[in-house]
Amino acid sequence: MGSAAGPLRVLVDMDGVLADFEGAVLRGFLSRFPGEPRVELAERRGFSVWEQYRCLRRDLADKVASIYESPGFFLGLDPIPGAIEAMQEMILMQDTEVFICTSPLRKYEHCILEKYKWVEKHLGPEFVERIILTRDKTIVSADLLFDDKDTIRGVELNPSWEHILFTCCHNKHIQLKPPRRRLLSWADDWRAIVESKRRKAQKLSAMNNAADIRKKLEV
Ligand SMILES: Nc1ncnc2c1ncn2[C@H]1C[C@H](O)[C@@H](COP(=O)(O)O)O1
Ligand SMILES: [Mg+2]
Repeated sequence: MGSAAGPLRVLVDMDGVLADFEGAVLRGFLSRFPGEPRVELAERRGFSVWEQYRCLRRDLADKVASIYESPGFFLGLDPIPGAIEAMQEMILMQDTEVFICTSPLRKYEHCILEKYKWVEKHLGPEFVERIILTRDKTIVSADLLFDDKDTIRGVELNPSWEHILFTCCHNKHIQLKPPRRRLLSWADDWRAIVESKRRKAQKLSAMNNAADIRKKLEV
């Protein structure tokens, strides 16, 4: 939607929002390294699971990375409760464009193909058309981004979207400064967030149109 009135564009992240990355990491770690210390989901702090395991013990970082770099990891992720139903409803909303915006791992061998397969398996081919794969989400133009990463940085210092922090084990302790908003889960009122953003964008567009008309009349 941006400055001109048009459909509201919504980006939805994958890991931690649609697909349960954290649950699968812990289960995989437990089964492959049963004797090693681990970080329970209730103890997770900070986006990077690699960093927290490294703090626990240096060599555990590579061990935990070996879980999510394994073939089959991304395809085997469970959907986050309510995510599939929310996406299916969102894509049918009038004047709304929905895209999945996800970052591949640097070690992308299995991750990229499996993300596509996951979307096809759980959401169907129409959503495969809607995948945006990028290491920099700030350059993607949209109105909203639902994402579990607390801080999203990139080359664009003022991204067009409003970041709605999706609650995940690693970010639930973070106190957001107003006007930042959270979605606690897909059972929370995501529709109200979408509609409030739509109203705001429509208001902004009407104000811009009025300013344009005033400028033309002044000439
Ligand atoms: N919590 C995480 N720790 C480490 N790596 C993660 C975490 N969540 C996702 N990832 C990986 C998997 C993805 O390939 C990229 C970025 O994910 P995104 O959800 O698009 O920010 O990092
Ligand atoms: Mg994520």
